[in-house]
Amino acid sequence: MSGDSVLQVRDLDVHLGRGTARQHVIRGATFRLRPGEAVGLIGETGSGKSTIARAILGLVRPSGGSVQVDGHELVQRSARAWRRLRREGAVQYVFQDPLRSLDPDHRVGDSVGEPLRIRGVASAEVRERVAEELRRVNLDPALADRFPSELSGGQRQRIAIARALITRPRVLILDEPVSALDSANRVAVLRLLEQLRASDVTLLFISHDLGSVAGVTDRTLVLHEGRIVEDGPTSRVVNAPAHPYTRLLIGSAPTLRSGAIDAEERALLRAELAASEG
Ligand SMILES: Nc1ncnc2c1ncn2[C@@H]1O[C@H](COP(=O)(O)OP(=O)(O)OP(=O)(O)O)[C@@H](O)[C@H]1O
Repeated sequence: MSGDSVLQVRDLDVHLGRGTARQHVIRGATFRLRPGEAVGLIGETGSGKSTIARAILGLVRPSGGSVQVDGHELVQRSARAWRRLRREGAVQYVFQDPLRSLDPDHRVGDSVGEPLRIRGVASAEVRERVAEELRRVNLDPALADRFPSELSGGQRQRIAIARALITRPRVLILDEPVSALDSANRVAVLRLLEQLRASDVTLLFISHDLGSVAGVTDRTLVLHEGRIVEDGPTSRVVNAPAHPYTRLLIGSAPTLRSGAIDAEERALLRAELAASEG
């Protein structure tokens, strides 16, 4: 059934920790990303968003289920096969803090071009592709000569995205890409994500904030205590949420004013949520 899916996650289970600290963190998560789709994955702190991303990248070993990229099963692979896959860059990951992707001692152009140089691409072509990617993320190619410390947080995040895009990944995962930014920089990065949504890039935008995700995604998944409780077109999830937990999230998102709820309604939703969990 992976048919037209770039990424297919099915019945994914992840346990973390050892002994009495062992936790069932992801519980039967199932979802897929179709080519060119921009999908949001939202949930509060500790719901398991980053663990799902880490499982897709082979950084944690699932205890059950399946992860397929372009129909190729990844869960059974060896650690070495995962490393090769990450080097090939089929799935790329952008951190909340762009400084984790960028070496402070390297010029921007060197950091963005590094994945191509590792693959043996000639220097002239690397320079050309770096300029192309910087333009694609709405930055002046002249920034290639600067160091990360000379740039704003939003510029750095767009550079981390350029570095991730340069390998032409099948899936781009962005983990809280705007959470550490001030509002002007956040707007610049969200504008870029809107552009990527309109392009053929397939992306998974992870956030605790439905307000950030709403404007730049086609579909939204809601994660609650390791379970996907909602999966639908973003406009439907925002305007007619089916699950009480989603209604609570929308009520707490200041940017989604039409959905704002008062304390009494919040208490009712919490009771409904507790009842739904039996
Ligand atoms: N190494 C570990 N051992 C045991 N439990 C862990 C480990 N890493 C994470 N967890 C637990 O797994 C759960 C999910 O964590 P995860 O980081 O995936 O959540 P998240 O939704 O991404 O949260 P945040 O938004 O804070 O990053 C949390 O309850 C966390 O305490």
